[in-house]
Amino acid sequence: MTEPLIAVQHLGISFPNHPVFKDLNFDIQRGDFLTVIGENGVGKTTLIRALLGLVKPTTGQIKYYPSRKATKIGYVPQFRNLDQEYPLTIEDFVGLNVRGWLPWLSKAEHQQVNTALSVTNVKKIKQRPLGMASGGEKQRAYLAQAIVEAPQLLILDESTASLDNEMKYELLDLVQNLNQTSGITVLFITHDLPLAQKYAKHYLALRPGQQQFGAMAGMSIEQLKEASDV
Ligand SMILES: Nc1ncnc2c1ncn2[C@@H]1O[C@H](COP(=O)(O)OP(=O)(O)OP(=O)(O)O)[C@@H](O)[C@H]1O
Repeated sequence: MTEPLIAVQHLGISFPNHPVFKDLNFDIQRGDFLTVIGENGVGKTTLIRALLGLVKPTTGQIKYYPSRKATKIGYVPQFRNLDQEYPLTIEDFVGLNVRGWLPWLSKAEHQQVNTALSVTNVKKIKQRPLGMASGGEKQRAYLAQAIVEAPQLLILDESTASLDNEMKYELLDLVQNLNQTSGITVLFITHDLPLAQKYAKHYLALRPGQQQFGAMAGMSIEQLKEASDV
């Protein structure tokens, strides 16, 4: 068995008077496309926050290989419609995530931004103010910002919710392409079972006090529904 990117071992998280997880166990393998499904309030966001180190496990642990520091994580939030007045261009917005120590970007950093703009298909409109872009373009700009530093793990946090069908598939086609060509590991949180079934290699179905983890191949929508209660 090869070493995973992340191993979640006997994870328990409790808020005062509210246990969210008890003994949650799964591995995220390098290059995997894992979907996390489950009803509202079951703990999907809490799990992401724990993976990002923003919530401390009450019990158990999250292990990163080789280390948390070496595991860069990119994050694409749920689609939010920005104000039309939002002034940054798409290129500037993507550049915000490049952590150079100069106040301006070096040539290599510009190249990094250009690559991210290219692979997410927003290079042609990089001078457009982000506030004026369409919903799908905005979400692709968020994706570009999330991958500009070449993370090992890309988290999509209900990023397709409130996009129309065509834009959902367009975004996930891009993510699948990144997963297949650059080997980036994907964690996709969603309520959209057909989308999860089409793109994910593994699934983690969360239900209160229960978990089911497995390969997506051969799973029907009905089986996913049953496992996740969505
Ligand atoms: N900081 C906190 N303090 C107390 N309770 C919290 C806190 N954060 C989350 N919870 C509770 O923990 C449970 C899990 O919340 P979480 O946001 O992780 O669910 P979710 O599966 O992401 O839901 P949704 O699909 O609605 O976004 C909920 O009952 C929520 O109210």
